[in-house]
Amino acid sequence: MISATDLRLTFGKGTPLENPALRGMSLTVNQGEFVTVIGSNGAGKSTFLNALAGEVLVDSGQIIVDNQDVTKLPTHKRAGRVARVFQDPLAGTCEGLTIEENLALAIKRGQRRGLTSAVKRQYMEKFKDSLSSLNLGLEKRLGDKMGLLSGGQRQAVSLLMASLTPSSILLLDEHTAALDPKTAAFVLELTTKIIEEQKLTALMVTHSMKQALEVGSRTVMLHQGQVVFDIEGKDREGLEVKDLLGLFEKQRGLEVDDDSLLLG
Ligand SMILES: Nc1ncnc2c1ncn2[C@@H]1O[C@H](COP(=O)(O)OP(=O)(O)OP(=O)(O)O)[C@@H](O)[C@H]1O
Repeated sequence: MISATDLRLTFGKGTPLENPALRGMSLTVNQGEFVTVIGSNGAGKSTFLNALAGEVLVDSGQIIVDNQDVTKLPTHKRAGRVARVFQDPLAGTCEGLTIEENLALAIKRGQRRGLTSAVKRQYMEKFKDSLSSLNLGLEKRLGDKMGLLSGGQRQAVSLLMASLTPSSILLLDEHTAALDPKTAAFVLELTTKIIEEQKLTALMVTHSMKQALEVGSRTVMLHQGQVVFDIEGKDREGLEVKDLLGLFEKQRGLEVDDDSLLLG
């Protein structure tokens, strides 16, 4: 469960470049909920995810993850609770390490101790099983360097890495945006499968309103560092991109000026 209350964060405070990125951002996401997050450029989507992950600390407000106040905790102290997949397929994995080594690092996320050889053998089986489920033949390539994989294969492995250990929340930051349409569709399908099977609590930022409505059970739109609408259940069923646009314009009296939201 995530509970973010009245988050405020200004970059470059007191300088000519002062930029209030979060301006009273509040959102509660229940256990097992899959929320898609949209908003035009600069709306504060990545900053919100960074705040949840501890990459940036908010100026004020409170972040609770599974009943623990993590507001002031740095990233490494949240690592056991927060898993993340980034837009750049290179960002979530170490290209110089093998697939196996990357998976081993992921399974140790948030733990201090090393793995004994018995545990390593046990994990090898788990890695092979998980990789087989991707149907990409990667279970036969455990010794290959991550850098040899395509962007889609890497994102698939990143998703596996993010879900190998039970974390409280999964944050997906436009994780299909750098992929070609076919690969993006595959990674999105895999995302939905992993989230549903493992009943993960997930937030997925996307630039595509269409994608935001296709997956998950709830969609929130950010604008100027706040939630401008939050839609789920019957209100969300059957909604189309034009309806979302209408909602946004009604709420803010503004037109969406970010083409990628409409075209994506
Ligand atoms: N590290 C930083 N230093 C200064 N300003 C920042 C920093 N990170 C983000 N910003 C600014 O904060 C605002 C929100 O940025 P953010 O990246 O969260 O938006 P976004 O909704 O993710 O946009 P996009 O869709 O373009 O990725 C923007 O005006 C951005 O320029």
